[in-house]
Amino acid sequence: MCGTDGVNGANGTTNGAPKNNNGNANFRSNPYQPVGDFLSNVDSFKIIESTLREGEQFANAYFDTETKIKIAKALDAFGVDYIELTSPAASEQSRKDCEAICKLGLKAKILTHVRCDMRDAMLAVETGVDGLDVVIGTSSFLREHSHGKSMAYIEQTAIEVIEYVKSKGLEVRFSSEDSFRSDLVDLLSLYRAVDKVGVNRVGIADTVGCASPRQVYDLVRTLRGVVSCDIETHFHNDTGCSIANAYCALEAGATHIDTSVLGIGERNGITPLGGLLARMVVTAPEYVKGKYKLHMLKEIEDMVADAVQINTPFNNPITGFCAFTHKAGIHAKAILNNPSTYEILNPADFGMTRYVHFASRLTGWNAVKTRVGQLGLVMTDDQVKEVTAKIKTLADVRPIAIDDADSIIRSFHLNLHEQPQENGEAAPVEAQNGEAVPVAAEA
Ligand SMILES: CC(=O)SCCNC(=O)CCNC(=O)[C@H](O)C(C)(C)COP(=O)(O)OP(=O)(O)OC[C@H]1O[C@@H](n2cnc3c(N)ncnc32)[C@H](O)[C@@H]1OP(=O)(O)O
Ligand SMILES: O=C(O)CCC(=O)C(=O)O
Ligand SMILES: [Zn+2]
Repeated sequence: MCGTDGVNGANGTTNGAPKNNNGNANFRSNPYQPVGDFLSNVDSFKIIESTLREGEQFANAYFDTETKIKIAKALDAFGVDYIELTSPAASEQSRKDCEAICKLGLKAKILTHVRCDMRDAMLAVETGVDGLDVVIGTSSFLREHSHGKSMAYIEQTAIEVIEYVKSKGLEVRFSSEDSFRSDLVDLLSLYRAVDKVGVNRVGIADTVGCASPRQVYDLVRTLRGVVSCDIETHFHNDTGCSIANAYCALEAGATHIDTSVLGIGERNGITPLGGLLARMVVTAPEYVKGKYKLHMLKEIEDMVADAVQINTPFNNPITGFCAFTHKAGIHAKAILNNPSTYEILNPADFGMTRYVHFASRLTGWNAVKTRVGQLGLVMTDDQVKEVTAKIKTLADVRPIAIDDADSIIRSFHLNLHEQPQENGEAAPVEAQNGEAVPVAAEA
């Protein structure tokens, strides 16, 4: 499969490059390497999974304690590095849930997301979390219409909060909300100040989903030259760029990406966990497959979809119902010969199944031949072509189901004046490369 041949896998970030204080290799080991490569963290990124914070801001979300615990355990087993929780300042139950999740003893570090405010920080450090994600809006929109604070006030409070959290031995990240509509000079001088006092990460947030991949690349790359700490990024999906933006951020030197399961969050949400990993497994297959239990993705998405009462979208990467279904005859033939012809992801990597559709007027005799074989019938190629024409004739009149196409095949076979060789059971057949190719389930 193509997915096993990384395109950008060999960048300069993992080959013994010098590391910063958080252990990330962001510094150039070979001065003659191309610039893009030495900055890139596409094969060494960390995920800050925010279903239990940003995801709780999704319009439909209500997570009771039991559900939060179930989701946290599943994400931990999946292999995410961090789980971000709603602020304990939000409500008494939010505070208790934070404490409960901290007591689970998960491998993932537990963070809570708080305003850049000493009272919120004090409440948060008492919950038992491993770290705080501190945030404050820096765009003029938010400074004017949300909290009303000046840049000078923000910097001073940020430093106080960071120093306080560090004095408690916890990890701390400082992030500017609405980074892409903030003044660049203001932003960089703020980040430089918090880097100086030892913040573990700075965060860039595309809070309104306005940024394009190129803008993301430029800002992260500029920031990479200003701070030595890790860089976290957070992308809303209002204009459909959340995965592309996350990818560009990693190429430009970001170290951490915020995700949520199915992308749930404020409005239409943020970078989805599954979608990001679909992108990254193509780029860095060894890293992604070695680190994450990709087979758990569907189970986790189903769990969250159920909790917030939505369906997984049909076009969801990896787990959408037709993500590995091939319909048109030209595609089907090539897929049967070699799945890499029309697949960049291998469904088997995610415990998913590939389907080849044959019950439509777009089918071709190669797909029908496969089905004939699955039904345990024997026909010559000319006979298969004949029965394919019959399937197309009916499919020109109305949508047909698998049963319709099967009936046409079976009755055609019976009429061949040959001894029927049906064995009754439909079974996957082998594509030329040895992979099983079941037929399509109905939509
Ligand atoms: C982009 C994001 O997603 S950021 C994360 C968003 N998360 C949340 O909002 C968590 C859930 N929120 C809540 O439960 C509540 O909004 C609370 C508890 C945080 C605050 O509730 P309230 O005190 O009733 O204020 P309200 O929600 O009406 O307004 C927000 C307040 O936070 C202040 N504020 C907003 N952002 C920040 C910030 N980053 N740092 C400090 N203060 C801030 C505002 O000035 C306002 O306070 P004010 O009314 O005293 O001026
Ligand atoms: O804390 C952050 O970096 C992001 C906060 C957030 O959810 C946003 O700005 O959209
Ligand atoms: Zn957000």
